[in-house]
Amino acid sequence: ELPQNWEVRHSRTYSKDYYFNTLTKESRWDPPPMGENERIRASHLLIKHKDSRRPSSWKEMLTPHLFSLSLPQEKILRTKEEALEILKRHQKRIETGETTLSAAATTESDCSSARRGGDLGHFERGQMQKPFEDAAFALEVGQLSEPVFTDSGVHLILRTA
Ligand SMILES: N=C(N)NCCC[C@H](NC(=O)[C@@H]1CCC/C1=C\[C@H](COP(=O)(O)O)NC(=O)[C@@H](N)Cc1ccccc1)C(N)=O
Repeated sequence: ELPQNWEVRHSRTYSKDYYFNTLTKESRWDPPPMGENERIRASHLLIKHKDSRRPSSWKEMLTPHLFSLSLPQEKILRTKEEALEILKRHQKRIETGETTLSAAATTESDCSSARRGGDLGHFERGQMQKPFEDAAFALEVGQLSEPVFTDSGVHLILRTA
């Protein structure tokens, strides 16, 4: 069997079969590899911490600093353990149906995808950091991950396609 959108066609010129992708219009002589779920779509909720590779976020810039007269805090100061605790609280609320990953990501995620309810769009293997990729590709569509650690911080991932 062939990956999605691929079909076998016959070339009269060379009187032999070839493979054609009806979506990308790509054609090739050898069969396309049956990658495991080559392309998926997912949303995520990212909570960063002080050791994140980029310890700042749109949220930290907008958080009203009631007690400090200084400029909005640029650097995220929470520890990795605190970030995990925050994320586990969101995980529980999503799992009990109290909220959705999209709603939680919109207000809580430290990733700029927050503005799209955490949606990352479609991606293939090789694009995301390995722990994120491995977790996302292991999910069934509609399934929520356990907390996943990458250099960016701690993520909850929902596979959407
Ligand atoms: N859709 C893609 N192909 N975008 C490139 C992904 C690059 C990839 N990113 C990651 O692996 C993690 C997991 C998901 C998000 C993410 C990290 C960061 C946040 O962490 P930070 O970089 O501050 O450490 N968000 C992003 O990258 C954003 N562009 C995701 C995004 C935002 C808006 C719309 C679509 C996608 C990597 N190889 O670093």
